[in-house]
Amino acid sequence: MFGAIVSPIKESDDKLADVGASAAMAELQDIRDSIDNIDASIIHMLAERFRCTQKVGVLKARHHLPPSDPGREDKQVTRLRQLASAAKLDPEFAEKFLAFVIREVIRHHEAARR
Ligand SMILES: C=C(O[C@@H]1C=C(C(=O)O)C=C[C@H]1O)C(=O)O
Repeated sequence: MFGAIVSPIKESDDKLADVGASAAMAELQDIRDSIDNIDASIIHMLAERFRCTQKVGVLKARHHLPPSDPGREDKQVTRLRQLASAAKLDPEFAEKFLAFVIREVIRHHEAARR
């Protein structure tokens, strides 16, 4: 008895939900496209950074300089923590990320020395 009354309303509700869901999927795809672009930039920036640190490694090996420079690292940590805070990025995360990258650089420098 009520079916004829209820069902058209439910049908239009379902259509609205479909439109909402497909708009959400389009927005999700759009955001993911940006994430993919940002990830590609990070990879290119890191590759460029490692190209620079490789040159530093060669210079250090040639001139018998130590692979790591804690004084320089302290300055980088201070600077990156400030930049992170200003950019509303967790400074702890920024410091951990820098430490992770530098650890790999020092490993390369040690290998270049041998
Ligand atoms: C690249 C250098 O060597 C090491 C690696 C660093 C880095 O990846 O930024 C910083 C200091 C050093 O411990 C350097 O001395 O500049």
